[in-house]
Amino acid sequence: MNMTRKKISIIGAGFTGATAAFIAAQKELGDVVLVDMPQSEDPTKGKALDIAESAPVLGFDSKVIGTSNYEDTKDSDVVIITAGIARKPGMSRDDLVQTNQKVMKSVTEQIVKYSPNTIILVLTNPVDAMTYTVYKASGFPKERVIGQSGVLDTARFRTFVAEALGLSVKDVTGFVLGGHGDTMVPLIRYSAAGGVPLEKLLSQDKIKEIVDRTRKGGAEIVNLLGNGSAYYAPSAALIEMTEAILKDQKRVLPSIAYLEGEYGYEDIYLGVPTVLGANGIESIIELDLTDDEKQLLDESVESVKTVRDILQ
Ligand SMILES: NC(=O)c1ccc[n+]([C@@H]2O[C@H](COP(=O)([O-])OP(=O)(O)OC[C@H]3O[C@@H](n4cnc5c(N)ncnc54)[C@H](O)[C@@H]3O)[C@@H](O)[C@H]2O)c1
Ligand SMILES: O=C(O)C[C@H](O)C(=O)O
Repeated sequence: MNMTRKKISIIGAGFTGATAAFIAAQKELGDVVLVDMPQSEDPTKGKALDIAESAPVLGFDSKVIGTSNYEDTKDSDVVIITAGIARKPGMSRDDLVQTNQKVMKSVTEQIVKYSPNTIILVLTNPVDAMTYTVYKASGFPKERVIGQSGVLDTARFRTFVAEALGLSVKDVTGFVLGGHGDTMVPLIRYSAAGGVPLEKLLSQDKIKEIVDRTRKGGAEIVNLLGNGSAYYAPSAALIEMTEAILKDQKRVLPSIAYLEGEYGYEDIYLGVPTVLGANGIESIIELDLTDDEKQLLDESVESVKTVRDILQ
């Protein structure tokens, strides 16, 4: 691989990992190393080769390889973790905690060994707790361990709002705070279409319906798919965050960040607005919240803490 180019390693070559590899390669963000377990090495190589063979048609120069050997991830600029199990209909994300916690510990050890200076992006669920696990297992500074939920949850919210208004998704903005679960907090006061506050454009009933659908957005896809969870939008979200870091864009995006007093919370990974750049999370933006919004965020924190507190 050409070492002057950026390198993105993706651990877990399932639905989200392979889709993220495809988007990252197409956007020429860097060369991509797709990693899975030794028993899945051939399918992993197959997915990487298939993506590589789309390059002449789509016109990109990124190299893509599949492997189970962590030496191939050496000196990655960004490592994305999607390894582990996904939920099935009837399960909550929190049901995955025992299995995925073990996976986080083992993959983090390998990531740190070969890329001690990298920035880690965690997708695996329950993602607030899994990001906390990776932070503790890596020994990395907090700004270099980041979880993905808010870009996806906000994208869902923006999709539903644009659909309700018959407007372009590009002109709808929003912010979803809190844990990646049914208690997430879409902030209506900070949401707009073409700069016009949402509350002027939609009835309270319609807004409530959109908030409920956003909160249950993951389960809606799980129920439709029947055997697995969402992967196109989650992968797009991961790659938006990866691009912000690799290109030092200073994007204002929601990330799962380690809080040390921000919003009044300590020792917890939670979805908040952040600035993403070359150093990872470069700052956390503290929005003014009303009493009602703060109460909703408190409830979300309680639910994230319940999972965090059973981590070993
Ligand atoms: N945070 C979010 O917004 C979000 C969104 C979508 C999915 N997810 C989560 O991401 C995870 C992956 O989802 P998916 O749809 O890609 O699942 P998937 O089952 O398609 O892929 C997971 C992959 O991880 C691999 N794996 C398991 N243990 C491993 C290990 N120790 N080392 C390397 N690879 C290992 C599996 O072999 C599999 O290929 C799930 O936990 C899911 O809930 C989170
Ligand atoms: O819902 C899931 O289990 C996967 C993911 O967290 C999602 O929101 O799509």
